[in-house]
Amino acid sequence: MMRLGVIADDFTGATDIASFLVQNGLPTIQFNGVPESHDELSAQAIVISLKSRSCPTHQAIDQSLAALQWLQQQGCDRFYFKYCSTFDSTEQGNIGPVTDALLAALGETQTVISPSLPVNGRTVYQGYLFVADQLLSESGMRHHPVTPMTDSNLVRLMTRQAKGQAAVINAAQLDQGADAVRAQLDTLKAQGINYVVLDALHEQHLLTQGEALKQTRLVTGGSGLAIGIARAWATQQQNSDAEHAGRPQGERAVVISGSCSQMTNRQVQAYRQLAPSHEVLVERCLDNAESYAQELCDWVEAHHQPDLAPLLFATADAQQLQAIQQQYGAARSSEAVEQLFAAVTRELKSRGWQRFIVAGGETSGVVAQSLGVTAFHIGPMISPGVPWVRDIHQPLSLALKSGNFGDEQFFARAQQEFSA
Ligand SMILES: Nc1ncnc2c1ncn2[C@@H]1O[C@H](COP(=O)(O)OP(=O)(O)OP(=O)(O)O)[C@@H](O)[C@H]1O
Ligand SMILES: O=C(O)[C@@H](O)C(=O)CO
Repeated sequence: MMRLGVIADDFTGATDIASFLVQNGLPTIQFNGVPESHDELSAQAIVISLKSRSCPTHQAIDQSLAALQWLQQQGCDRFYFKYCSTFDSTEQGNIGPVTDALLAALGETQTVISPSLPVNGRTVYQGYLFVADQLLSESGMRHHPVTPMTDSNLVRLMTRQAKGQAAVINAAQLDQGADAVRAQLDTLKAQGINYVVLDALHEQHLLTQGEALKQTRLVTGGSGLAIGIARAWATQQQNSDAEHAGRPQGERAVVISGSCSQMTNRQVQAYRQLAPSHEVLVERCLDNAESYAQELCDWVEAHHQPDLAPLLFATADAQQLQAIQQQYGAARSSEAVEQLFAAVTRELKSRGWQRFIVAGGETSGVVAQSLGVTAFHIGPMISPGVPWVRDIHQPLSLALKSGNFGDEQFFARAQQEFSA
């Protein structure tokens, strides 16, 4: 049996790809960081989440190579480097240098670059990356505080960051099917092309990619290519209930929102119409986080209900956030909110809470850490890229949502459509 090892450069990005793998037939386990032990694992795909998207490049390379080595020790023989569907990186990397290091470690010279995720509006055409109807470089990503994306051309981006040569297999070539794509990959390899940017405008293109790359040692991309890879593998392996091990369990649920994205603001607003909610105040977090956390846990306990769990939210709109940041400082206020949520979730766990629905990538990372969640089974998908996950060692279930993911009714649907 082939086993896929995925190296993801951030936490919710890892859950995103794991979810697509499961939904398309591959039982999957996810680890936070490179585990220290070697467990006997039955999953067909193993995902490791790193924090290597914007750290210094040499650290990203070291972490990725350590993950590769561990995955090889678990019997993985095919590998997937997962980065953001908006190719979040700087002129220096880290996508290019990590790709080069993984290729070298595997003794390979060629891989593909496939960030497309059409279901979430990311497509690639003639090697240019689009976010909905805008070029990447004209989308909000051009203002990203850490990895501003001011070029949309993936050939140029890769050529600047990595050592080798890049070329495109375009949509028209993908329309010709998997055999044609494989032949084109071989031709480009003979010409010394190391990174082949793959167009994808819709899911059929991703299925064609997956079929063409079934035997490729290393692929790289967003989570969309995982749909193709999993389908190509799952038809061979006949995995019919891959998400079973990750189905949510546990009696008491709470919703924690630490994201200030536009989508999370809408989700919080919608959910507040339905369920008890309590705003988290930054000045109280800064004042005495521990006693404030106890107070908030008491409130959650008093508002426990089985169908629509109480919501704690620090979510603020852009104007409110700006005012808070001016008053207390951006780093200080966000750190205070994160520490508060860490204390709240730790305490709720000790009081018997077992289901946590969390909004925000950083917030999710902090909550997973405070709950001591290091490895989980991936369960059913709530929205594209957001699954329920279940801790391997403790009776805890989590839904961890990237800021911009999910629809307006996400919080309610996470509970009502997936009762424990
Ligand atoms: N009211 C607030 N005032 C100041 N900082 C806040 C407030 N609410 C949340 N934060 C901080 O904002 C940050 C939000 O980051 P997080 O990654 O959780 O969400 P996101 O950026 O929307 O998600 P993603 O990374 O998945 O796109 C966290 O550090 C959080 O603590
Ligand atoms: O690929 C994506 O868009 C997400 O999984 C992600 O990485 C967001 O940070």
